[in-house]
Amino acid sequence: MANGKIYRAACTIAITFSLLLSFSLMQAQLKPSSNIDLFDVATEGALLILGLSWLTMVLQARPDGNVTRLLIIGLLGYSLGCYMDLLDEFFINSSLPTWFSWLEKLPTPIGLLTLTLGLWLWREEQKTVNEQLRTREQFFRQHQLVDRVTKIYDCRAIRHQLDMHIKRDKQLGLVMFDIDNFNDINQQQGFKEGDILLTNIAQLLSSQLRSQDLVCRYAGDSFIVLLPNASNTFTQAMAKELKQAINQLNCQASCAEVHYQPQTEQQAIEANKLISRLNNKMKQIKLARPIAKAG
Ligand SMILES: Nc1nc2c(ncn2[C@@H]2O[C@H](COP(=O)(O)OP(=O)(O)OP(=O)(O)O)[C@@H](O)[C@H]2O)c(=O)[nH]1
Repeated sequence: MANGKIYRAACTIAITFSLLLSFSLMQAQLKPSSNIDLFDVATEGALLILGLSWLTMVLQARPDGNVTRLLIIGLLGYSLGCYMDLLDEFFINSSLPTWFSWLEKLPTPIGLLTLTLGLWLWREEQKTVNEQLRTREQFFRQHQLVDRVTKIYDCRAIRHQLDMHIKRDKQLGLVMFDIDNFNDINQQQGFKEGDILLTNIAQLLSSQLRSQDLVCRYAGDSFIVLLPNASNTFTQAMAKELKQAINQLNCQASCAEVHYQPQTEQQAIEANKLISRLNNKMKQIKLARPIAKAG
């Protein structure tokens, strides 16, 4: 999600470099077509396409951060090297500017070195995330803090996790979703369909979160998402995005969020108090809804 900015920056850099390169080669002499080695063109073209596809995959799969930036710089360097290699297949070497043959040698090794550093840090980061997930999973399964219908965590799990994060004195965001008129859905489509909708919402929310976030079914038709280390702006953006995602399941949800910043609180807060703030906000939002139907 946070990759939008990086994606735009990466595309701008790549396009600018490619245009500058292509432009500076306008004075160079093209090889006669009989001298172009098609096999070299195909292999170097394939390497360029592979580099760009890895770049796209990284941008889609990774959250914003230093490791992602290293991977992007590495892959951009590698792709630029491949592009220059490909270009020089079409031009007579002696007509190319001298800087080109110098510059041509640089992007690939620098790119590959940066990529290697990025991959190494990614491995370290993944080890930590896996360890955290394993510990959390074990705790919840052992204590059976899992909701029977949706198979995600229940409200006791989120309280436990929330308490842990509050103790660490880190900011966090809490977002609550409450399905609108869920009673009507149960009445019109049956309780079983209602269960399926709850499960789909649970899966949808789980799939949209970062690895450190947690979603639980809080009560009948309401869910809470815990976003550790999240700023207020990030919490609001996530809330908006998840609400839109729920709308795609053909139902509406009311959404309330609270942000916890330890430094701004008068005294340490408990998980229950934070959840009750969230509940109160949700009640106000529900009360402020326009009356949809009459009679
Ligand atoms: N299918 C299904 N329904 C449930 C479950 N638990 C609670 N419910 C239903 O969820 C509904 C919650 O109703 P309300 O709290 O009035 O919520 P609502 O109809 O969404 O009304 P608003 O929140 O004001 O829009 C009730 O009809 C409960 O029977 C469950 O596990 N499965």
